[in-house]
Amino acid sequence: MKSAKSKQRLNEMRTPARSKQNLQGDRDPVQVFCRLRPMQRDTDISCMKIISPTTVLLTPPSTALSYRNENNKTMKYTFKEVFPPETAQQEVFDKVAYPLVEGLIKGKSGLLFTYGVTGSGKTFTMTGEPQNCGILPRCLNIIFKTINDYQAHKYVFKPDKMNMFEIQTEVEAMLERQQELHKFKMGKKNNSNPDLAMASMEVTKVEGLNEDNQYAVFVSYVEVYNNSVFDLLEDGPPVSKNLPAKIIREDAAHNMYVHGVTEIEIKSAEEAFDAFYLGLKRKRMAHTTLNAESSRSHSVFTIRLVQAPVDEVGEAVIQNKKCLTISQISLVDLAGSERTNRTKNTGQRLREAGNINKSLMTLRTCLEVLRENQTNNTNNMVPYRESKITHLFKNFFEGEGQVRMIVCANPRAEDYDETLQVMRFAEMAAEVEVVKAQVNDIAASMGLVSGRRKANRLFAAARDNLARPDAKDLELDLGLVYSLGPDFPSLELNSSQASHIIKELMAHLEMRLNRRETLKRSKALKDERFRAQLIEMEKESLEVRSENSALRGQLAASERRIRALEDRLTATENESTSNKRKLNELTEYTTTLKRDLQEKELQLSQNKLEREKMKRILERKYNHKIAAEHEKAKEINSEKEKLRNAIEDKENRLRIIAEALDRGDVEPKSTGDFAAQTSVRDYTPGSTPRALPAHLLTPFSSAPQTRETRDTPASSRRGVAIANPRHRRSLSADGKGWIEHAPNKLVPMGTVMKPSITNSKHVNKLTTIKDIANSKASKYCLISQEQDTDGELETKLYKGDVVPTCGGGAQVIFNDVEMLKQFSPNRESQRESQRETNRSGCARHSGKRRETTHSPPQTPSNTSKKQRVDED
Ligand SMILES: Nc1ncnc2c1ncn2[C@@H]1O[C@H](COP(=O)(O)OP(=O)(O)OP(=O)(O)O)[C@@H](O)[C@H]1O
Repeated sequence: MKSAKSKQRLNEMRTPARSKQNLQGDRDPVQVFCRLRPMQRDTDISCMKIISPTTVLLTPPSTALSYRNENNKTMKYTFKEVFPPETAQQEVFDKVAYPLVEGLIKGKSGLLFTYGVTGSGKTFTMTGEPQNCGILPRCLNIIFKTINDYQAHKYVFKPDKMNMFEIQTEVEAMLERQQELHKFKMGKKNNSNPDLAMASMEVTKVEGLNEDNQYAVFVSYVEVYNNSVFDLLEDGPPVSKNLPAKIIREDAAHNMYVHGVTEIEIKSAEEAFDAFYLGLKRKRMAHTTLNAESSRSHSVFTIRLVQAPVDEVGEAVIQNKKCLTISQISLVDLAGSERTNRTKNTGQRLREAGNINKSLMTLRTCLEVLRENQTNNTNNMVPYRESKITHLFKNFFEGEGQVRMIVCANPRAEDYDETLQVMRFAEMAAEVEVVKAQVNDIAASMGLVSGRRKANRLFAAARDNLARPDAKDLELDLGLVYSLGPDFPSLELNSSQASHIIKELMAHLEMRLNRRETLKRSKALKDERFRAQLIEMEKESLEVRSENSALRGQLAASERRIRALEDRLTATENESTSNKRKLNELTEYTTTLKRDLQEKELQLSQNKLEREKMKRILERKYNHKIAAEHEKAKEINSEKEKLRNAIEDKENRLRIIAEALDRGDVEPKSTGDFAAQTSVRDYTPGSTPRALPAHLLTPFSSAPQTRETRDTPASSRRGVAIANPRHRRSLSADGKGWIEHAPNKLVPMGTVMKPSITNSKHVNKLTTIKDIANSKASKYCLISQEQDTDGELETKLYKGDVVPTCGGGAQVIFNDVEMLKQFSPNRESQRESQRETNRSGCARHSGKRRETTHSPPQTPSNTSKKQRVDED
């Protein structure tokens, strides 16, 4: 258990051996950086871990081929710096490429290449993407930003096709420019990618530019595909397939170069991008399983900076080839190493992969041999020539320059086996050393002082200023020329008679001494004047300073005021905005209310219209009803009239009968006859009249009746049954429904005169109008019982018709009153005497009552408002 753990820890801590050799001061190791790309999927498992800014751990996953062979070792790899996946392009540029650009400006060459498994981010690091550009565009941008004001005119420096440059005169250069302008007019292709905004990037200048030099930038772009070199900027067909292969040669300075490669002189970053994108279009890319846009070749973009010092007056470039300084940066995007069984490539892709792997292998072998030679001080042949790419790099490793490498890695576990190889290569490359570049200051060796160019510019500016009209009044010192005179005469003493030479020399020296004295005096005078001017200026300066500080105070106060005003303005604006918002809300609210109001008004007017319509309908309806009521009332009145006539007729008849009876013409035959008579007398408007005996219907004689004759029949009717149910009259004989409104405890009358109200609805109290209006009854009878002044029971029946009203209610039109009285037998005698007294006035009424033992029912009949009292 213990051994397994300690073994694991040991493996983790095991770092590949580094060269123990002390680096000499004139050599630099190849600087190797590592950049991890972000994982594509969340499900990917990482096999790499950054444990410090310079170290990563590589742990083999169980799926790796080398899992068993390597004994499950976790390896630690150290780099100059490790960039985690989230590192920005700018940071990578600043740390890796910026020092190379600095070197380039100072005349030192550099090589930067990206190395890694396919799809690990080499092209992303070197070229980048639109809006997120990589090292190459950033290099171009910063170079042009730095040298912009110090560029030589185009074609002053001209490639000589042998990797060197010629210097042309201004006239020659101008002629070539004119020719180019002519060509340009004939048609120039624009290759730049409009999506890219690299030129607009914010960049800072590189420090250390020699301002006394003139500069020119040349770019070339080649690709090494299937171990052949192709010029990507060559004029010709746009597809690189048809381009002729180039050969690699060694120039006079033992530098390797692509013979006949197109070198374009570039004057701005935009032009450089143009050239770059022309080449990029031709570069061989293909879709593979592991990368949608996989580079199938190694590409080398070279930026050469040519610089030459300006002459002593700081105007033109010194026309001497030896004065040229040529430095270059080669940016190499290597094709990705790939395991063919993983990529599943076939045919052309497989051949490409084979060549890519072979050239990378050669690179690796070269570096290994180089390292061995450096470490062991041996001189084994480095097989540069085995591959074009190593052949081209030869001068970087054997000559002078900085070499930097970015190892790109995809940390996912699937790439482990290839990543392991890449890490081993990186580890080995970091042990190779390159000789430091030395820079000679050519101008200094020629005795040229620095600042010439600046002085020349200032002089030109001053000369221009003198031509300005406002410079007329300037006081110019055009006096003494501060020189001690002409050069010394020849001092060579070549004969013994050369005393004149000594004399000449003495005279020259005296003249110089005199001149020196004059100059001294002039200088002292000028010094004095200058001092006075200085004092004056100092005074002025003091005044200006105090004025300035006062103005500053004022300015500060004004600024404070402005700030306060701005604050107020902001607050007011805010308030105004909020008020506007409120106003808008209120306006909206008002609009809503107005709309509601309009709707309501519309609704109201509609309702009003409907009501008026309804009113008109109801008016029409009620007018009809009223007319009908009038008709009905008329009918009723005529009916009443008829009835009254009939009653009067009957009364007349009855009177005739009574008179006849009094006279003794008619003898009552039985109680039944009497009942028939009674029945006739009992006729009420609501009941059906019963037939009278035929002899009673004969016209009565018109003989006058006496009181005696009228009294006689009364005595003869004594003993007639008063409570025979057969003779009970009915108020509902007309078949209409009645509302019988009577108290609950009516005193039973038990006489034939008591009305029998069938088909009736009994109510003892009228609580609502519905009791009358909603019932089907068309007749109404109100029954009341009370004692009269004699203490007799008096029953009154008020009868009427129920008539519906237009408002939905009902009204009762009373048209009859019946009054029934019952007399107590023991009070008969008192009444008898009273009747006796009244007999003279009303014999017909009292006669019957005296003879009745039971109080006979009164059957008063009243039509409408007239009360009809029974003659009894
Ligand atoms: N650091 C990174 N950040 C974001 N995306 C990245 C990064 N590195 C790589 N990529 C993305 O991964 C993909 C593959 O990258 P790239 O083409 O640069 O790989 P490569 O190493 O050049 O592959 P090949 O060798 O096949 O040409 C690209 O879509 C790229 O945008």
